Amino acid sequence: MEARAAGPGGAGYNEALLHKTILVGDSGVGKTSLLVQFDQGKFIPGSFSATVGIGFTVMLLGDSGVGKTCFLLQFKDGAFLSGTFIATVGIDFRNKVVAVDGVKVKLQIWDTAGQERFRSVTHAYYRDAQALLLLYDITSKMSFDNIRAWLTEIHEYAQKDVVIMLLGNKADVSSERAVRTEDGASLAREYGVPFMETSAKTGMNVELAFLAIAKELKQRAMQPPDEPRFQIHDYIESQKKKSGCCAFA
Ligand SMILES: Nc1nc2c(ncn2[C@@H]2O[C@H](COP(=O)(O)OP(=O)(O)OP(=O)(O)O)[C@@H](O)[C@H]2O)c(=O)[nH]1
Repeated sequence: MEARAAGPGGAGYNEALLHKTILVGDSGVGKTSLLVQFDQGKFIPGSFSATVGIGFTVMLLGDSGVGKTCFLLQFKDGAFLSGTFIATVGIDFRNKVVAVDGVKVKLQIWDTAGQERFRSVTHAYYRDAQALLLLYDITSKMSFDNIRAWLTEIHEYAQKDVVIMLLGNKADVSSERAVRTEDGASLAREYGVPFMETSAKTGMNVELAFLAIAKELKQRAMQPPDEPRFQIHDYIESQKKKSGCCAFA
């Protein structure tokens, strides 16, 4: 198994010499601080978010091959990684700062391996995540059928109030569609989570997914109690409608 071209910082190394180190341990032991030290060369007391306004950890979950890594790279670099599919090994991470209503929100995004054999590694990270993007591939019925098992796992390992969003990726491949948009929407309704179809290839709804998560997390952290709550479902629906090309159920 080859490791994907990713360490903190991303490209610029010889893939043949790439080694991956996976940090495993209880919540709070310092896994994230260690990575931040490695990535930025400094220790940030309190939390990794101290450098900018606020910061959150978002995790990408879903079967192997649904497009998690491509989804992250599209958001981070605006590029699509086509061609050979190299499965992620263990966990990888990228940071991106987004502006939400004038406040900088740093998202630390964990890209997890979808393959079953890495499952025990990814379990160790669930509790550190404030938000989970759960992806299936609209051309793979199996990846959709497995969403219920993913949600069971999430309920077992993640924080109780974690923000979850269901995403039907590869929406650009309509000729091979195996999961109807209504079925994705109805499963999401059943679990009370927001839903949209996305494409890591064209970038459709990729930024919207992260932005909606950032807005929800920011409002939870900073919103004065007397102000009306941000409604993530309404926000997504209104934004989806705005982009004529990408409106889904
Ligand atoms: N057409 C199309 N292809 C995609 C899209 N997203 C990913 N792919 C392709 O799907 C394959 C798998 O993508 P990855 O991003 O590596 O999948 P993953 O979910 O990270 O897989 P694991 O790392 O094994 O968990 C690659 O060949 C991608 O080029 C998309 O939105 N549209």
